[in-house]
Amino acid sequence: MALKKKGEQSSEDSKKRKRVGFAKIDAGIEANECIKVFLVSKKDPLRFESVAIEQIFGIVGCVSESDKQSGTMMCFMQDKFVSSAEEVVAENSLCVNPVDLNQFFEEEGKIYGFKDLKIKIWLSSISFLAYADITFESTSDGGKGITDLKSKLQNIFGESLLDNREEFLQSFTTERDYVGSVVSSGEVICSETLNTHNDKPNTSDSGSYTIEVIRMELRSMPIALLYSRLMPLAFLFIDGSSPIDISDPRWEIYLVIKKMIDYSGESNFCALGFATVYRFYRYPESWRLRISQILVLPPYQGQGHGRRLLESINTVSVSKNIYDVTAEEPSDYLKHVRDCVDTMRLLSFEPTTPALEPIVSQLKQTNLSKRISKFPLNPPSALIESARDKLKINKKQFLRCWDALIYLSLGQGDYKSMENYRNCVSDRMRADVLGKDVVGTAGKCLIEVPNNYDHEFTFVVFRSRAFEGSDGLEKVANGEDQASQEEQFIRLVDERLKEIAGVANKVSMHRRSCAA
Ligand SMILES: CC(=O)SCCNC(=O)CCNC(=O)[C@H](O)C(C)(C)COP(=O)(O)OP(=O)(O)OC[C@H]1O[C@@H](n2cnc3c(N)ncnc32)[C@H](O)[C@@H]1OP(=O)(O)O
Repeated sequence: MALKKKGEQSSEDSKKRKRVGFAKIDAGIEANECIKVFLVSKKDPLRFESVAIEQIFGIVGCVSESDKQSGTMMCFMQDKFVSSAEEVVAENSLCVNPVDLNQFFEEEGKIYGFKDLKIKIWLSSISFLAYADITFESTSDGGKGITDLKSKLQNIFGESLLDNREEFLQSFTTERDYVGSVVSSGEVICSETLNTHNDKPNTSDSGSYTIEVIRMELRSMPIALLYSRLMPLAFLFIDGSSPIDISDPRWEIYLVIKKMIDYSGESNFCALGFATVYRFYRYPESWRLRISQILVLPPYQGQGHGRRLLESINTVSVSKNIYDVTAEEPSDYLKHVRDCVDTMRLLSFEPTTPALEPIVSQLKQTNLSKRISKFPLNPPSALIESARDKLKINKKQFLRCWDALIYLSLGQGDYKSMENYRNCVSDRMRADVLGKDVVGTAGKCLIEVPNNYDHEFTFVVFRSRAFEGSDGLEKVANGEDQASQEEQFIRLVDERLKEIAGVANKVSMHRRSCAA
């Protein structure tokens, strides 16, 4: 090879050098873009494209020759017949959307070193074991290395991620009774027999199934193992979920189980959702229950199972005379479901109606838009205490439901009382958010922030430097800042009123359907 002196490069060489110097660094692909998760309830048997199988080989594990050749197998998912895994994707009925897969991959949630990467995670809703089907055209280190997919997926799925496709397929048979055998020693908290066709309480024996909520302490071995298989689901579907220490004896789990008798007369058990609950000591001799994770599997959401879980936790808390029940960082939808459940309970709680009457009649009579002193919506403290004592509803949760109870009692057609109600909610929030002295708020800024508690609203109020002179004295807020602060505040009030109306409407619909 001839050595070239400095300054003697041909123009061709310098072009090459430029190309090398500016070679594109691998931009990676976001995990959310290339990973799809499927919940599979039946094998019968599950077919994977042969090309995928070739490529899984060596990454996730080994597959047998017969599996590679089983290209004509058929696949059933959620009782729908489909002829190939690709069609399963197209059917999309059980393709579920995790909250955010990027969070499991460092470097902005990206995977590096793969061309045309596609990852399908098959999750068995029978055994909660998982299998990864990985396909790609080629791998190369484009400056960011080649992501170790196996270890990344194991970080999510742990032991429940199987290397062996055959073992995964077999689990549909070998683990058919897995859930049933684990929950057989649990305590049945609620049981409801429904009709297969319309999900209404069953009136005849045919076409029925039973939904049970079963409570178990997490420390015992078979249930601890089941939970370790369910934990990845919590990671995938609950925003910000973190593992819990199941060796702590104060953890318990509530499982929603569907029990069906199949054509051969055998019972089938299927887990549809779960909630983990921690028992906290409360001085001097009481306990509080805190809902840590609650998940209904995506195909079964919106069918009343979340409500059943919450009601079962409430039943246990009342029967064991727990101090109260709280929830850890509840999502907006969980807050909504919980508000519906507790508002219903409070409606049939005898002391509620007489306590509501004076407030509702004031709201109906007074024109509060011209108010001089503020009219409070506050419930009597004796009622808060009695709801805590008898229903185990904690104060913060009670106040959320109280708003819905007043709204329900007003009747939506009554414009004047609704306007009064809106003003009262707004006054209360203004006092909560900006401090009691509404006039002296110049310089206070309001920002929304995430938090670790289940506050109705999460914000920080601080005094902006823009309002302080060099002498540290407060200056008058300029009109623009005040206007934007007011705008933010009105938005918060509107959001809260929308939440209240959503709960009130659901509850009144539910009452009407119960009465019919
Ligand atoms: C502490 C934490 O874990 S926070 C994270 C919470 N979990 C998640 O976000 C994971 C993903 N989501 C889920 O798993 C579920 O959607 C859950 C657990 C939040 C709720 O469970 P679901 O089974 O979906 O709710 P469920 O079917 O019981 O309730 C659905 C509807 O019935 C309504 N409802 C429930 N009980 C009642 C009642 N007693 N009266 C009237 N309406 C009711 C709800 O308000 C809701 O109404 P909508 O039509 O406005 O949505």
